[in-house]
Order: sequence, then structure tokens, then C-alpha cells
Amino acid sequence: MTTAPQIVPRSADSRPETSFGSAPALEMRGIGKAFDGRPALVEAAFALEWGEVHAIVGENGAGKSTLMNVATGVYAADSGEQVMNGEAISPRSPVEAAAAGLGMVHQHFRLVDSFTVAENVLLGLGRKSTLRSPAEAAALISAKSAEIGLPVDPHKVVADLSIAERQRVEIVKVLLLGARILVLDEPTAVLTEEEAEALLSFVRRLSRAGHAVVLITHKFREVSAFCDRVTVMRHGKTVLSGAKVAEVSETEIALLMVGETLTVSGRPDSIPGPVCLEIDGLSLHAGEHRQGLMGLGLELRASEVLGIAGVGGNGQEELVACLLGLERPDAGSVMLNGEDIATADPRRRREAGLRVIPADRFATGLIRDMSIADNLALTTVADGAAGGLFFLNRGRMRLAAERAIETFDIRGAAPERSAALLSGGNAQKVLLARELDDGMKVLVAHSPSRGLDMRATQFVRSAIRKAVEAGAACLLISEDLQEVLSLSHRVAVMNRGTIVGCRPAQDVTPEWIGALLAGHA
Ligand SMILES: Nc1ncnc2c1ncn2[C@@H]1O[C@H](COP(=O)(O)OP(=O)(O)OP(=O)(O)O)[C@@H](O)[C@H]1O
Repeated sequence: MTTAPQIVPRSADSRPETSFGSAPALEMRGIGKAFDGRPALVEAAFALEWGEVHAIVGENGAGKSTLMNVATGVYAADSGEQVMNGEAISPRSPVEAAAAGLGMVHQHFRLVDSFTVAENVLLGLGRKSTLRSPAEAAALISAKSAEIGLPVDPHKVVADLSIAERQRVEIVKVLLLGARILVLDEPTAVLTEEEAEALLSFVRRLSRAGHAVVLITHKFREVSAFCDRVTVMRHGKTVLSGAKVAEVSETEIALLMVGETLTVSGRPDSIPGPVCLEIDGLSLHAGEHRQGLMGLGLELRASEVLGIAGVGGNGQEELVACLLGLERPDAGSVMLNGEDIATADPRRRREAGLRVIPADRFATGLIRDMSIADNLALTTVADGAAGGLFFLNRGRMRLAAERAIETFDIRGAAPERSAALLSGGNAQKVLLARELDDGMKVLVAHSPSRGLDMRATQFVRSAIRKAVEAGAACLLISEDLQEVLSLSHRVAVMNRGTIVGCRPAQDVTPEWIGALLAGHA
């Protein structure tokens, strides 16, 4: 049986108990890397010590992942040098990097869903491994999992695992491959608060045991509470190299990240008008992994932002799925300007003026393998704006994409580039460019700034703000309370599949929200 991980935040005395070497764990100097002639890294540098947790922060597209992809052999650098523990290395693949002691857990996991954990690890270890069967791999996984205090069941099928469990499998896999330097790319973006805390505590324990850990993150709290040093990247360059976290303030880091001051966008300057969206008695049965909806009701007015606060997993996904038309509710109505669209097809909803920014940009928003121009044209093909009935007017699509790229400041983008190559912030901007069109009357925005850096967050919020000031209505569903409070005219709280309270934003108090979230009011 495994025991719950202990919480081990950064403390004054966080020196490692052991070390894997006397030379620095990793030194990268003068690293350059371009994609299609566009520079992603320019003379980037990074220095990592054994026994530390080192944060790399920077805006979306700053080059954090690319730098670590170079370190771990995913990409070959165009220039620069890399020294690990005093020895020059230039891994040509992630397996080679791991064999040298450098492993990375990516934002998107690389596991085969239909295989068990043991089979996946066996596959990941490759042909050079001495392991011959899943049973041998299972024994090794159990031993490693117990040694490092990270619960993993080797016999489970990956498809049945939660996101946090899959992430633990990836970590164990990388450590079994021989990693002593572990790179985690935004590991907590996909976790609940509790899971994130457990993971970060594990990271601290790992560093105390002598490993070096690189944590790519957008969250300042993680930097200040769990990291020893911080490196800041901007536009492919290292603008702060390995500063001690205790010696640099969050404001200083933020300013280095953006290179200028940002204006904070607040609530739209608009007076709510007539009701344009009225949801009544919306019900959807619960499932194995979902809460369902329990007779949910709400009213949204034109020129208004109604923020829905709540802990994730309380029906938010289901509400968005019902509004998108991906789920058919068991009961209830969704009146959009007098028309019940509860069972209408997605095209009719669009014609009625409904637009949706889903929480998962790529699952229900953009198509990863299609170009930016094609993604932008997805919703206009049916109405003829992208050409005639039997052909697509590529020239028109290209022009529309060029306009969107300019208006929405989609960096590093060209119409024909694949959406898969966009950073999180830029992918969100493509979605906004498509959804915030002239026909929009009601925007449903689900966690619109999740995983985005400060600048992209401000961009998204000010785009919503402008749309609402121009007369649109916005249903803002977000687990980020700050986001809800800063943008909304009214705040509703969602719990167990229904709205449990609603107030004008100025009357919201932490006690009121707290009581509703906890189900006490
Ligand atoms: N395989 C690739 N092909 C083309 N361009 C790429 C590729 N990988 C990254 N880029 C580009 O390199 C730049 C840096 O991207 P990178 O993913 O390293 O940024 P990041 O700081 O990790 O951003 P985020 O916080 O959004 O993950 C971006 O402009 C991105 O579009």
C-alpha cells in the first residue's frame, strides 16, 4: 500500500542530502534555434545545479519548452553548447538524453491508452532495456514508486487512469530511463489544487534526494513556494538567469517577462440591457466521470458579463457541452433571444448568435493538424464566406487569416502554418478571432485564460470586455475567482450541477462565495 505524499515546501534549509556530482548539473550557452527561419531561441542560456528546483518562466511563446526540448534531445540546436555534469553532450533523441540522465515530462503525455502502465513503461524503455516482460516492468515500477513515494499501479490500463495518475506514470518512466535531471513542462496546469500540491511536494523531495528539477510554470506561487532559483525568458532570450527566488520579487519577475507594464483590464463599462439568454431547469444525467446538471437556471442580459464561479467538476463542462450542442439535455430550455435552442444543431445555434470559447482549445475549438487559415474558416464555410458551394476560395481565406493575425496580434503565425505549432496564448487568439465576429450575441467563455501568460490573459479579457461594451452578452465560466470578480457584473456560484447563488459583483464577499462553494448556504 502506498502512503499519502508528505507536503514538503521550500524551506530555508533545503540543501540536498546527496548530490549526483560536483560540477553543475546542466549548463546551456549561446543556444540558437529557428523554425522555418523564425527564431525561437536566440543565444539562450541556462544553468542548473544538482539538488535544486529551478523555475523557468516567461510569456507564451518565450521559448521555455523549446529550450528544454533542445536539452532533452527533442530538437537539435542550430548553435550553442550543452554541458552536463562537466561533460559536453548533444543528445540526438529523448532516449539518448534520458540515458545521459536528462528526462522531460511534456504537457501532452506520450502514453498508449490501451496498454497497461507496465506495458507503457516497457515500451518507453526501448530495446536496450534488459527487461523482458510486463511482469518484470511491473516489479520495477512498484519498487521505484515506493522508493520515491509517488503512487503508481503498474497493472492498471492507462485509459482508466486520471490525468494526475498518467502524469505520475510519465515521471516514473523517465526516472526508470535513468533521468537525474527531471524537466516538468507546466505540470500543474492539468491538475487540481490538491494534486498540484502533492506533485510539487514530490518535486521537493526529489531535489532533496540530489536530483535537479526544472519546472516550467506560469504560476508565481509555485515559483515562490517550491523553487530555489528562477530563470526568466522573453522572446527566445534569457533575461534573468538563475536568480535566487528569495532575492527577487514577483513584480520584478513579471516586469522582466513582459518587458513593459501592462494595463489591467477590468469590468466592461456597460449597463446590462434586456435578457438575451434564459436557461431554465436544465438537466443532464450524471455519469461515471461527471456530475451532470440538476435543473440549472440562469438569466443573462445583453451588455452583461455573468461570471460563474465554482470548483471544477461541478457541472461546468456539462453546461458548456449542452450550450455547444455536444450534449442533449434530459430536460429544460435554453432561450436565446426568444428561441429555444436546447436541442438545436450547432449550426442553428451559431446562426442565432451563440459563440463558445471552450476550456480545451484543441478538443472542441481548433483542429490541431489544420492550418490557421482553415481553422479560421471552419465556421464560415457553410455561409459561403469562404467560397462557393463546391470549392473553397483559398485567396479569400488567406486574406481573412492575414487580417485576423494582424488584428489579434497572433505572433509567429502565418495563414498556412499548422495550428499545432501555436503557443497556448496564440492558439487562444485564433479562437477569439474566429468566435468574436459580427454575428456574436452571446459568448460562452469557459476558463478563457487557462494556461495563458499575463499578456495573453490581458488580451483575452480586454477582447471580452470590448465585445460586451459593444452589446454582446458573456457567460464567463471560470475556476479562477479573480478572473470572475474582475470581469463580471454579476457573479453566480455553481455547485453540484446547479446555480446555488447569484449576486451583483459589488455585493460578493469571500464569506458568501466560500459558504456556497462548500455547500453551506
Ligand atoms: N515544432 C515547432 N515548429 C515550429 N515552430 C515552433 C515549434 N515549436 C515551437 N515553435 C515556436 O517557437 C516559439 C517558442 O515556443 P515555445 O513552445 O518554446 O514557447 P513557450 O515559452 O514554451 O510557450 P508556452 O508557455 O505557450 O508553452 C513559438 O513562436 C512557437 O510557435
